[in-house]
Amino acid sequence: MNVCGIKTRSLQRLFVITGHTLGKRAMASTNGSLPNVASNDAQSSSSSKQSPLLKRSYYRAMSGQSTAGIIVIGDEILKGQTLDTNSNFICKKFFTLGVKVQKISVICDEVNTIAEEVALFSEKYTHVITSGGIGPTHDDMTFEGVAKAFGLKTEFNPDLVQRITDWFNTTDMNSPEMKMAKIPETSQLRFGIDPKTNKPSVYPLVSVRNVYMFPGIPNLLEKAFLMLGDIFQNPDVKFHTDTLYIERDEASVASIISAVANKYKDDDVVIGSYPNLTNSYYKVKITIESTNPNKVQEAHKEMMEKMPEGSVVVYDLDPLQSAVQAVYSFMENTNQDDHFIQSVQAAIRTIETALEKYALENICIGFNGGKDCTALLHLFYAVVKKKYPQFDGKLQALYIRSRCRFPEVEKFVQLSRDRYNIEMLHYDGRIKDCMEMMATDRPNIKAVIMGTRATDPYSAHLKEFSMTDPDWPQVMRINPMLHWHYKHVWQFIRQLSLPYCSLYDRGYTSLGSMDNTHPNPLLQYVDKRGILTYKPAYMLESGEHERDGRNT
Ligand SMILES: Cc1cc2nc3c(=O)[nH]c(=O)nc-3n(C[C@H](O)[C@H](O)[C@H](O)COP(=O)(O)OP(=O)(O)OC[C@H]3O[C@@H](n4cnc5c(N)ncnc54)[C@H](O)[C@@H]3O)c2cc1C
Ligand SMILES: NC(=O)C1=CN([C@@H]2O[C@H](COP(=O)(O)OP(=O)(O)OC[C@H]3O[C@@H](n4cnc5c(N)ncnc54)[C@H](O)[C@@H]3O)[C@@H](O)[C@H]2O)C=CC1
Ligand SMILES: [Co+2]
Ligand SMILES: [K+]
Ligand SMILES: [Mg+2]
Repeated sequence: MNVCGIKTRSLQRLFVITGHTLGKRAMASTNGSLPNVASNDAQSSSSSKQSPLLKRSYYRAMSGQSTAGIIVIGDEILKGQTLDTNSNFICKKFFTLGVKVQKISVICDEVNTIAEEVALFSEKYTHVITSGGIGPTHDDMTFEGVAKAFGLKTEFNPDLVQRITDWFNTTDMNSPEMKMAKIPETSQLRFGIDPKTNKPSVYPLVSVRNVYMFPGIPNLLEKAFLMLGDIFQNPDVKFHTDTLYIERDEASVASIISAVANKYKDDDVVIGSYPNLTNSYYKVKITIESTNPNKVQEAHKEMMEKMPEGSVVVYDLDPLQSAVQAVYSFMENTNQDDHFIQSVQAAIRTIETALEKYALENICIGFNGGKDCTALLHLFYAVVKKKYPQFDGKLQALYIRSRCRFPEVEKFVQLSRDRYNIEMLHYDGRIKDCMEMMATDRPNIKAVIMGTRATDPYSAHLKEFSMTDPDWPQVMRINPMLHWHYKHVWQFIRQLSLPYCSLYDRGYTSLGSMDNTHPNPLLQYVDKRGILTYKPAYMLESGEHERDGRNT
């Protein structure tokens, strides 16, 4: 077999398929490139030593597939000082563009290392993305490294020089800024359309051959990719994915997953299995992916049928996205006898009334990470989104931190704040004292929406709208969940796949201070290893015993 011939032909095909217009120069011999680095030259002696593994990616590329490799450049990432988020961003984008990312490499700020990796990646993948190292400092050497990979020189690009002159107000060719204009010869400058100005971007993306050099600053990289990402679009391929969530240990369903994966592997269906030890809803996520949507459907159906009864759970990965639709679907249910439906409808109406009486800036939600206000926050969010679809400001929440709080609660409050885009008003101390402080520095807050239920201590007399007691700072307490039962709260949370504080999965059914709150003894059991364990809070049969784990 003529290895050399195959390589040459497939390489040419590769560049034709992916629309690369390689000039004579780019295809010409790459004198001066690193030793042991394969070049694009058909006559190059290295091609006869080509590993058979390398050939496979050319074949894939030939069959309409477009591949990519990402090189993340930066010492700070290898030292753990910066978490690489850029490769994740690009992987997600490439997936939607029909491009298969085959490798991510993280390397240091070193010219030869960059050159070697770029040369290798450029051979193997349709597109190569580099991230970082294109700034003005001594440790930014991506342009140099990429040039070296191809045996090219770096040179001042007149267009870039002009732009940097204008931007940084300098004509000094030795200035740090000007370094950013010294790029590999034969580079292309690509200008996207800036969505903000509707004009071509001021700063271009530099590319040479199939290598695209992105900045490391995540904002800049993302902006450049959003403007220019379309150049990578593979029109021949669209990936279709289906996801199944399984409520069983991975090992117990592994043989089923493998059987289906095996059956469909020749149909270009790729199946992945991803266990999760902390999710409240599922233990294994199974992804089924193919370029053929019918095959995805077929494999999905087969997987469903083979799984043990009741093991496949309905799980919404992004309940905020569907919040309005999911919450308002309760309003369409006309079952008068279903106490749960009635309770949810009443809560929605109370919040709607609250939004008629109070402007958003006069209202906040009392949020302490508990289950009641977790359900309530979602309801509040959905009703606000429904009433003000254009609103993209922050909802206000009041969080009064108890003396001795669970770190799990603290973490959940923070996650909720970010998830729901909340402005969190924090206070430390006794509730009444904190309310007084709030009255002073937030006089705009006239009403607090609360997750209080009539069965909570001293709450039987409350109405949907009750002013605070006379000896308290005066605000309107709004209680949309007054007539919810314990089990309704869980039914709502679980039905909508809402994230909740992890303590509830460990047997806590009501959360107070860390020094006086314990898991609920009614949920206790001894597991098969003989260890005392607790069932999750939503398994508690009767709400009467909700506070059995609390000393106060
Ligand atoms: C805004 C507000 C006004 C109050 N007004 C009065 C009053 O007029 N008279 C009176 O006797 N008592 C009042 N209280 C105290 C209240 O009655 C309860 O004692 C207190 O909420 C603790 O209730 P719980 O242990 O049942 O906790 P939960 O069941 O967790 O509390 C019920 C709801 O209150 C809100 N909430 C509770 N604790 C906090 C917190 N630390 N930070 C933010 N929100 C929280 C949440 O929305 C929660 O869902 C008020 C409390 C709050 C937060
Ligand atoms: N305006 C523009 O569009 C451009 C501006 N520049 C200039 O260049 C300089 C930055 O060049 P860079 O190549 O970005 O320098 P760089 O490689 O030094 O990275 C800059 C920052 O981004 C972070 N970063 C790098 N890689 C990351 C990753 N994979 N994930 C998450 N964070 C990461 C780094 O920790 C560092 O703080 C700046 O001075 C900027 O103004 C450069 C190119 C384009
Ligand atoms: Co409560
Ligand atoms: K730098
Ligand atoms: Mg760097």
